[in-house]
Amino acid sequence: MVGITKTLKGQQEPRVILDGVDLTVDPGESVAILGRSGSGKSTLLSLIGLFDRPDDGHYFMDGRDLARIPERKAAALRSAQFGFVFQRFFLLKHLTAAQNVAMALVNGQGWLPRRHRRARVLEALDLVGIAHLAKQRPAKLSGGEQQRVAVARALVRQPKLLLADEPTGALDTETGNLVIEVMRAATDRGCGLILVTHDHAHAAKMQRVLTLTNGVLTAPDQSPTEVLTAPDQGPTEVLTAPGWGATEVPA
Ligand SMILES: Nc1ncnc2c1ncn2[C@@H]1O[C@H](COP(=O)(O)OP(=O)(O)OP(=O)(O)O)[C@@H](O)[C@H]1O
Repeated sequence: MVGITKTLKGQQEPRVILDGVDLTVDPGESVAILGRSGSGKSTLLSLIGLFDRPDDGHYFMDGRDLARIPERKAAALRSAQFGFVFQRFFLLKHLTAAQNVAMALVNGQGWLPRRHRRARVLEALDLVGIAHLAKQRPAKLSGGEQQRVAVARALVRQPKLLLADEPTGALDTETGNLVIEVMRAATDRGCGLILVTHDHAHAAKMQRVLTLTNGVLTAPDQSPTEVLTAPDQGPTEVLTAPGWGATEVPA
């Protein structure tokens, strides 16, 4: 995405939250986003996950600019291309771990065939190391295990990009480390990862660490004005999004 801006209009004066964000995430790349509380990290993640649209700028994926797509198309892309993990686990308490993960496999046409569904669910649970807990309900699971179910649910559709907003906020350090590790491991299979966190140790486990300050993303050794030319990249190369090559971006 390039030149993304967003002004939030609440009850008070409109506030510019994002003021020209440029971000590229390659397939399999992990990126941490740090920033003080209220700096706009969740707002940015909601734009990346197509929960909201920017006021200005471009957001390219698979040859399309998604910056202004209508909600119907956004909803379809959201479930097909993105996996979401939040601070709260949002598990359905009357369903088992496997059933919670399977919920993500409901699509516009209904359920996947049962055989395929089972295989995909078990694979996702196995990926996060809790296949043996498939039949447990959330009340029987620890916080870390519940969050791993949530990560499995996010991964089961094999998303292009995993978006995690403070996924360890409700966990102790050791459990949080485990959750970060299972998400990072997912990038080995080509899934991009954007981790919003306040935890610098978790951020350091990502390939790239960026900070959202005054509405723009900067790398640690960059001043905000330098962000258009990220290290090793020419200005045009920051126009890519997951699955994109810079050459695919319209001039
Ligand atoms: N719907 C909204 N309407 C108006 N203002 C909003 C809205 N959503 C968020 N804000 C404000 O926008 C700013 C950015 O919020 P955001 O949640 O993106 O920050 P954040 O960096 O994720 O914060 P935190 O680290 O505390 O989660 C905050 O000042 C917040 O109060």
